[in-house]
Amino acid sequence: MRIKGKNFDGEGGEEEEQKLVVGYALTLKKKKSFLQPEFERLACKKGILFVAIDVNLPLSDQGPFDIILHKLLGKEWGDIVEDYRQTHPEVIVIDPPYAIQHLHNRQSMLQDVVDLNLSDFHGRVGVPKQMVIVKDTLSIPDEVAKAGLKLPLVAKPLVVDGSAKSHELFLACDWSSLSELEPPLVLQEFVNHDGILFKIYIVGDAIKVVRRFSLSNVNQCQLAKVPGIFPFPRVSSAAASADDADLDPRVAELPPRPLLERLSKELRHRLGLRLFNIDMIREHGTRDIFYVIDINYFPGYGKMPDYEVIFTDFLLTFKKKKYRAISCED
Ligand SMILES: Nc1ncnc2c1ncn2[C@@H]1O[C@H](COP(=O)(O)OP(=O)(O)OP(=O)(O)O)[C@@H](O)[C@H]1O
Ligand SMILES: O=P(O)(O)O[C@H]1[C@H](OP(=O)(O)O)[C@@H](OP(=O)(O)O)[C@@H](O)[C@@H](O)[C@@H]1OP(=O)(O)O
Ligand SMILES: [Mg+2]
Ligand SMILES: [Mg+2]
Repeated sequence: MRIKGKNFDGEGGEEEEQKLVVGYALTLKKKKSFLQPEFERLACKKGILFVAIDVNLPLSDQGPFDIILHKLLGKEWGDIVEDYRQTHPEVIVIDPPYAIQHLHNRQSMLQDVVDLNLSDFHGRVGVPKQMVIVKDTLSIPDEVAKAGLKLPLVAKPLVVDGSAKSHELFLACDWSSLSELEPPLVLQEFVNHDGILFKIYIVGDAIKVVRRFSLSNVNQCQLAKVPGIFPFPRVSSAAASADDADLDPRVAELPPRPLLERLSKELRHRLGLRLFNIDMIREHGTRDIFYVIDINYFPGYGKMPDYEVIFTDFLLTFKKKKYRAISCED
């Protein structure tokens, strides 16, 4: 690449220290949590240079880049990246906007898990029963009863657009309160999971799992006593780490590694994405029945243990591929 260390004159002179130039388009919040100084230092030592993309300037006038990382909102940005992908096939754009878009809807984000039908491979992975409500709040209780969903239900905004509102969730404990909810939304059966959630981070081929505290089990008796809908703030955020907690080993036990490898490999291919995480829970009273409840694009990797090394290695795989391609052409 072009932003250099030393030059190679092609005639036995000094070998150029090729830099891998990674352009990034991230919100300020994301930049701060992702591009931490230690990560940037390690990456730099390994020949990776991060360059901020100016979204107010044409993308083609910037760079040149070897890789582009991006997570910004809006169709306009998606179109710019898609257009760039078409016109700059030599640049590795991580990831395609249309594939990211698939995760912006809480119904489509789980469809590949359903299609995968992972039912007998070191355990079973499904998604909770759910339905989409687009409009007409008064008929929600009837529609939900007709669909055969059981209380309690988790109500989630249908669209995940990065706004705080798209993370405002409610636990609905009786039928009549359902009409107070604001569509479009997804109603998902609440699955008792002993208050522990597994966050499975994917970075290309690498997988890292952490435990987070989550909502406690709800029994029928509690349900009868507390009708209504209850907002719950971001229960399984990084502050809710349960990795060092003293847990019942049956609850703490991570999902089997072969199952996670199969699931993440399949999802990487089906979703066409390399950077995402999966929220998974184990059904109370079982050892190997799991549910995927959420998938997030380019999550908060800064909170993933060893993310600096994992991400650096991930980016370097593209450097190797690039050189392989060049030497094949020769
Ligand atoms: N079906 C469910 N059964 C049990 N608990 C659930 C269910 N759905 C969500 N939860 C709980 O609510 C939390 C938030 O739900 P979810 O992950 O779908 O929301 P989100 O706003 O997309 O979260 P994130 O911050 O990970 O993007 C989960 O981490 C889990 O603790
Ligand atoms: O804010 P954090 O660093 O925690 O990252 C969160 C990220 O917000 P950001 O993209 O603004 O960083 C969220 O993205 P949006 O849905 O809001 O787009 C979503 O991916 C969460 O799941 C991430 O939390 P995690 O799952 O990793 O705990
Ligand atoms: Mg989640
Ligand atoms: Mg989410």
